[in-house]
Amino acid sequence: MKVAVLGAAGGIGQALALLLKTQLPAGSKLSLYDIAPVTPGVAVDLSHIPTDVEVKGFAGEDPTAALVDADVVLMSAGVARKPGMDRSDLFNINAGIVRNLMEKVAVTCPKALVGIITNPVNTTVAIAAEVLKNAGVYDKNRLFGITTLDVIRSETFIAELKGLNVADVNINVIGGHSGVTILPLLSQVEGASFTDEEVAALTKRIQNAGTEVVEAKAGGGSATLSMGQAACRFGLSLVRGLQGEANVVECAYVDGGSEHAEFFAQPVLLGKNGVEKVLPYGEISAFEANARDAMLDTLKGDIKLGVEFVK
Ligand SMILES: NC(=O)c1ccc[n+]([C@@H]2O[C@H](COP(=O)([O-])OP(=O)(O)OC[C@H]3O[C@@H](n4cnc5c(N)ncnc54)[C@H](O)[C@@H]3O)[C@@H](O)[C@H]2O)c1
Ligand SMILES: O=C(O)C[C@H](O)C(=O)O
Repeated sequence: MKVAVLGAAGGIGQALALLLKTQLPAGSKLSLYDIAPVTPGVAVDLSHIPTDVEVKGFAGEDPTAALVDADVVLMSAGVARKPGMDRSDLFNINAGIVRNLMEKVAVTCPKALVGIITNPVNTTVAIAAEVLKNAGVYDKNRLFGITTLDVIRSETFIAELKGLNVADVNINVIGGHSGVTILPLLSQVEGASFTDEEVAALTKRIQNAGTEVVEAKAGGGSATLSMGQAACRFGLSLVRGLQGEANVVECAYVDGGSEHAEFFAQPVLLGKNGVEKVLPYGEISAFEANARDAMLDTLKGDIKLGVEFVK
């Protein structure tokens, strides 16, 4: 199993690479790429950790060498927010980065499962899909926007609020990955009940959690360590699915035939070909149905921006 991380010298990339080096199955290969010249050094550093995962690092303008034979590609290349910015403010720089990297993916490892971390995810995933379509290699089951950070934040905040063991908390987060498009389905959480006030406040906190980190870092970037953990969880789930493990389910932003939008985050069953099955997100409350319907114009606008960028 070979996993490539694009943007591997960055805040997320280095945390993710460390977690993958220590958690990928024995015999895996980890391939690190970034335009930053330090990247081969990051790989040498990681290679001293005694696990049976081979690490190689590549720097420069061309990611091809890192992508050869990749089964999974996790992309965090691009710029991050500073206080006062919205994720959509990253579009001008990150759209081109994602397009250029996806062009290389399309040629070098078109069968790889690709997880996009680079913001604005609602739009960059649509860009990635268009690039793959133009190259004639698009398979909607192999492309994912990684929204796992919204899931792990929800798990953490719910456990804190309700005094639960966080390991017992499970939740679906649907929609997309910015502001009102992030919708945690609190009504479905087993073992916890919430007042209307708690639902409103917790939903808002989860939607604004990225900004909470951006402001706390005061100009030093956005979430990197929690995102490294989230991307590792998702990347390992992709690997477990590829290896034939049963019942591997994660929420992700996919082209899954949703009635709501061309791309929509919801639970998916992962398998040897990526998305094995898009799962229904189940019954939701009136509050959640309103929030879902209210997000759709924003979400569809974000997707359109990505499609038009490539066309
Ligand atoms: N999906 C999510 O939930 C989520 C969470 C946190 C951050 N993000 C996003 O992830 C991205 C990365 O965040 P970060 O904190 O790691 O930023 P960072 O600045 O620390 O790292 C980004 C890395 O990308 C590299 N890079 C830039 N252009 C590149 C290119 N063309 N090819 C290869 N590498 C390139 C940079 O050299 C840098 O090392 C941002 O867009 C951020 O908004 C997404
Ligand atoms: O908020 C950001 O800009 C980064 C990321 O999308 C997050 O949710 O933390």
